[in-house]
Amino acid sequence: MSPYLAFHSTSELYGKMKELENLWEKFVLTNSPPEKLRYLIYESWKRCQEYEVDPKKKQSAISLNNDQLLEIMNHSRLFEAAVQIMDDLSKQIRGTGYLATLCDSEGRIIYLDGDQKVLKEAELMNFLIGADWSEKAIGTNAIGTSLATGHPVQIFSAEHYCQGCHPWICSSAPIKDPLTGRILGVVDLTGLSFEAQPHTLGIATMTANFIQKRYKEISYSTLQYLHHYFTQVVKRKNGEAIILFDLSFNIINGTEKALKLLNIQHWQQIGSIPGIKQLQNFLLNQVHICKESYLDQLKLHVHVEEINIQLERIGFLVYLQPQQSKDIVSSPGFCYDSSHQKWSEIIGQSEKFQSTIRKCQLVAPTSASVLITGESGTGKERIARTLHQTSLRHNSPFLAINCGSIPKELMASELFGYEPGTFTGGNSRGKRGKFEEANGGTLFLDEIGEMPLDLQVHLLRVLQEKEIVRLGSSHPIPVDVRIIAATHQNIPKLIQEGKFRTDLYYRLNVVELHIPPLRERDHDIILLTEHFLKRFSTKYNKTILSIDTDVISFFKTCQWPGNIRELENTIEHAVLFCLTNKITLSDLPRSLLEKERAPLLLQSSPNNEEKSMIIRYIEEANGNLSEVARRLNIARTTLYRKMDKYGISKH
Ligand SMILES: Nc1ncnc2c1ncn2[C@@H]1O[C@H](COP(=O)(O)OP(=O)(O)OP(=O)(O)O)[C@@H](O)[C@H]1O
Repeated sequence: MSPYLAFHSTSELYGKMKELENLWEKFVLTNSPPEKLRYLIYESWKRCQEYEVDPKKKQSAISLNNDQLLEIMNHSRLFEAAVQIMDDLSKQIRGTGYLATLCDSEGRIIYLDGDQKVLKEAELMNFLIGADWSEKAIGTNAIGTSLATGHPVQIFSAEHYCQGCHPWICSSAPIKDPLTGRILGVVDLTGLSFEAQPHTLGIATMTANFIQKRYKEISYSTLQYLHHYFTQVVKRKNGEAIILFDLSFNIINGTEKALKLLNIQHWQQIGSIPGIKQLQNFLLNQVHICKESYLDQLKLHVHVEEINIQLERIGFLVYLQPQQSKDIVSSPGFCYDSSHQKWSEIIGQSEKFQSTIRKCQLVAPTSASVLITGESGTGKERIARTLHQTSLRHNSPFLAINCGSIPKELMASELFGYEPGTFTGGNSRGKRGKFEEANGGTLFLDEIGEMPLDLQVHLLRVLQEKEIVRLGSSHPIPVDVRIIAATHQNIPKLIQEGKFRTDLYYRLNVVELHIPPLRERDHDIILLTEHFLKRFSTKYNKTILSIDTDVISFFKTCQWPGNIRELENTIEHAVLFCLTNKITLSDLPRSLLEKERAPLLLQSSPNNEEKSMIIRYIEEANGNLSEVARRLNIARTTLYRKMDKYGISKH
């Protein structure tokens, strides 16, 4: 028996195939140890027997569904490090009759490229993306055997344990985490046996080395960040049972309390806990829709917080609790997602709005500062509240402060508080500011564009240092507050005008969420109308069953400068004044009808009527064309165009 990892000659390939076929048959039929078989192959065959793999098997099984594959492609660091290198490798081997694959640490194919003709043939044995090529799934093969041994290996023809793979030769090299030595996955090159080349294994090994190097570069900085993040959290949540996972579900760190709960002495022992796989599966499959679960094998309730850098997920914090809280149903693996429900209460299906909501859901669990932009009444505060309610801070306060409505002189003391005796007439015991009151929670700074410049400097300091100093004191107080700011103004323009600090803008605008105005959310107008109709019918105890189609058409043409708030008020008014069970145009507030009437009339008027209406308006406004355009609710340029068309002069 020879210990070689690869074939060293391409001569006599057919003879070698025949010889191996005989050895395989003898082993499968009589179980006798085959002479002349490479030792590592014999070891692997024995493992396959233990796993009770069927030697007559023709195909492997697909074990990753599309969602799981997408999850891996979007979030696996191995995939991130490897994809460019694998693309290059695929280009290099084009036309050589080979396929290039990347597999994860369980032998599942997550990248596959190469000759189309060969691909078609390989499909017969399910050599496909998502398929499981571990030894347990499909016997001795380069992917599975290199994972099992931790070495590069070439498997030729009937060295494969399963008959379906006998026409093939495959060469694989493991990719190891340079920091921990753990196997992350495998690079593989597969072709038909009569195309066998010993140097294919060299190419696979070199490719694996490149990927390892790239992986190291990426993971080192991420790891540092994860450790730093963990230390910060543990400082705040002293005494809690917390485990830190990286994106590949490896445990990076954990608290003493977590060790105790899991009943182990060192983190190296974690792999021996049966329930840990259940937790890792939960992280892989559920976590994007559900943050809480009761894991029956661990007998623990877990709460998961994702760790992100600029919306990119890099790890997880898992909080363990020995008993599930009362409001969680105790069936095993039960998963509830109040956050999902909270977001579904926000009405709006238009694509623009939904894309904002998707961004919200990603950013909610993080502590990143958020700047919400959008016209008045579009729902900025509503979104800010939901961001808070669906964050880990939801048990701590959400405080809103409108920077536009507080007198400038009072704003500093409102935000930062003051010591006793600072102001004549102030509270003799001093006062906590909003930052202290919101500690652990979220502070919503509405109309941030109205904040005076001198206060902007203080706010920036608080965001940077994470501590405040009360007025009249020099003693800093640490605060942990997430800031969500909102504005209807154009902040870059304010910066140009010298009214807003650039550095504060960048601090606040880690994530910008823009809420589109109602007039750009055509279908949402109907959804919101129905929603408010239900709400106010219940509130005023009325049985209003429907709304006239004229009203809906009218709503769709309205400009809604006050957005959702204006629509909400309109429906409330209509419900109050409606005397039948159907809302019609006559139930709407007159102010709205008048404001929107002019352009509507213009749209529906025959030319003559439109012409005389414009003349009448010009006369009434004494030739003030800006006033005419405003009253007709059309742009001035449109008015000029129409005057030109009808030959109307200003006089
Ligand atoms: N998507 C939505 N679904 C249901 N109701 C909504 C939605 N968005 C906003 N609202 C409701 O519309 C009203 C206005 O929302 P909100 O106060 O959040 O707007 P805003 O943008 O903060 O306004 P402003 O700029 O004037 O401060 C509130 O009553 C809110 O509950």
